[in-house]
Amino acid sequence: MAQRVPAADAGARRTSRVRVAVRLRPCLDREEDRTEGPCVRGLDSQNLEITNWRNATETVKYHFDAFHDERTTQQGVFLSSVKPVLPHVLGGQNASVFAYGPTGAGKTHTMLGSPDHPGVIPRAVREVFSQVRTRGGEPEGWDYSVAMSYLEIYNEKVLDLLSPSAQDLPIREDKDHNILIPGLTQTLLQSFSDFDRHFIPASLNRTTASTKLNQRSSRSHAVLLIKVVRTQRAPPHRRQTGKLYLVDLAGSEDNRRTGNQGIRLKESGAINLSLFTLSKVVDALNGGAGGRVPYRDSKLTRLLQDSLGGSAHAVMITNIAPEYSYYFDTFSALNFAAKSKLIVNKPFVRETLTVPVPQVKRAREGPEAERPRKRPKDDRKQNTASPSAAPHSSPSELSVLDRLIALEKLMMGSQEKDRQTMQQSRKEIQELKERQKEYEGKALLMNRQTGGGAAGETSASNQDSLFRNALPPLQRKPASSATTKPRKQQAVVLPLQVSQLQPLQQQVVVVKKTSVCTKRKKLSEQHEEPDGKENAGLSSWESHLDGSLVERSRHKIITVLNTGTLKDLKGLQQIGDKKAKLILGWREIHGHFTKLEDLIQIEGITEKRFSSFMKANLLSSMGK
Ligand SMILES: Nc1ncnc2c1ncn2[C@@H]1O[C@H](COP(=O)(O)OP(=O)(O)OP(=O)(O)O)[C@@H](O)[C@H]1O
Repeated sequence: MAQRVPAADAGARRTSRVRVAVRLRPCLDREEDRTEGPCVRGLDSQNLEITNWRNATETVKYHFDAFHDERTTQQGVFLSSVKPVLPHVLGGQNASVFAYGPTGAGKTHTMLGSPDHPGVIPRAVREVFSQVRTRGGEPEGWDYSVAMSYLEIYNEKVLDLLSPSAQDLPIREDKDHNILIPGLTQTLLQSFSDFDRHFIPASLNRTTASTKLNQRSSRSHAVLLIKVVRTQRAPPHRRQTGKLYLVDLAGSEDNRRTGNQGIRLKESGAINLSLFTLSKVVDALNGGAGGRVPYRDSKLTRLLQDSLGGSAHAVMITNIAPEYSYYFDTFSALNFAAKSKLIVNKPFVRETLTVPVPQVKRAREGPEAERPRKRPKDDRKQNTASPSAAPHSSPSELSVLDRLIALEKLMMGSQEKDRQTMQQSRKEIQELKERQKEYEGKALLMNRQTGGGAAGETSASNQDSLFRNALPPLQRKPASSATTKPRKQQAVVLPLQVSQLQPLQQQVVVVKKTSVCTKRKKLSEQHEEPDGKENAGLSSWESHLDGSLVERSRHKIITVLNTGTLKDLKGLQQIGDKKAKLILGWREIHGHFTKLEDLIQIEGITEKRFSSFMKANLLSSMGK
């Protein structure tokens, strides 16, 4: 019977942290990207910094297991981040390497590469064969066999890339918590050239398409599974199975930028949803034991269950791009990578004894386990076993996807609706202006009565000297023509607050006045309070109001934003039907608004509009 044996190479340490590497790709050949300079840069082989959009005078520093700058070769990435995990696979443990990051940031380049610059996948497989040859030659050793499977997760369907068909394969878990895909083709390999022969045509089966951001954008998550089974030549003929997952994730997408519509938009909804679930899984794992980890909420996380907080040695290569147009995606990807670093896996060896071989139902190990249409009993049981384990394609999951897609469509097609409601809106705006004047008058009166003073000056950070580095400040140069604005964030990971980042060894670095994100800079300079608390949207008029009243009103507004229904949201000043829906959509993707200023991340809410929104709503809620 299959059993778990503590990993011999783990020693006293039975856990393995997810190793996180970040790879920065070179600037692509667009004129304005080149002239603007990068928004992120490496400091050394483990540290990097990115300009902070919340305060343009600062940069945020990150520390990872490895940082590969734009000059790092494919060989360099492989040797430092991937090769070290391969011996575990030959020793019967699971390992996974996955490339994460926004669309166009270089995931496929890293994993697959090109004939001239082969990536992690061909290099890893070649290395597996090389190690098998070396170890297989040892006289008292083991016999090895290597097999491959290759699949993609496209629109939440698991599709076999070695035997393409439209059949959505099920994902199962056996009683030893091995993740299995019954029906998935498994091809035995004798050599690397054997692998090449099967892999190259299968890669062409992967779903790709041209988007505005990437001519050959991966529309699916591709998972290559290399299974190494080794059997001891001498008694007791132990047999161990190690699996290596090599995963090229589809990129998180902002559809206002990709220009996706129709089928591309639907694909994008599925991609973003699965990456959002990945983010939730990471959050749940970081939250400690006890809480439910939502592995089953997407096929991707179900498949990676072994690799995240499970039994594998995992390496995540986060790909990022240097251009300002990628700024928010880069920031999100770095924050996601930083929290993934905290996950601890528990590797073990999967071992069976091959002698004696009883004629009983064998554990679902080895090639037999994944034969087509043999549905293991445990799997059937598993679907009903735990009440907390939701069936995979639950209606709620589908409705979330539908809602996401509908919201994205709404964003794309909102212009028509706008035209229809324009007259109505004009009338409302007029009424609002009058009401606002009235409230401003009230506020001035209150100010005279309370004798309120002016807002304090911006405080200087005492961290300046602590984190100053020798490099010149990260500076955005003016772009030659149409400057690329950092996109508003729509990626799946909510940026952490700077204060949250610090325990992760990330520090805010104050650099000398930079000209990056000029719009943001104006905002932060204008609104930063003496205690350093961000307070975008506050104007001098607000500082004249009673502080506790303001605080209470802000609390009321954020409560409506976080818990309000569509109707409640529309009850806020300056929030119409479209914005209310966008707010609901944002909540769906990102969770709660941690502060009112997060509203700037909503489509169409500029800093100016936010400021006017705050004015109208603060005064309105005080007037009630
Ligand atoms: N390190 C690098 N050196 C040179 N070119 C690179 C590098 N990384 C990426 N590129 C180029 O950038 C472009 C986009 O890269 P790639 O297709 O790998 O992105 P991706 O993250 O896989 O995108 P998607 O999620 O849309 O599939 C490609 O033309 C690729 O060749």
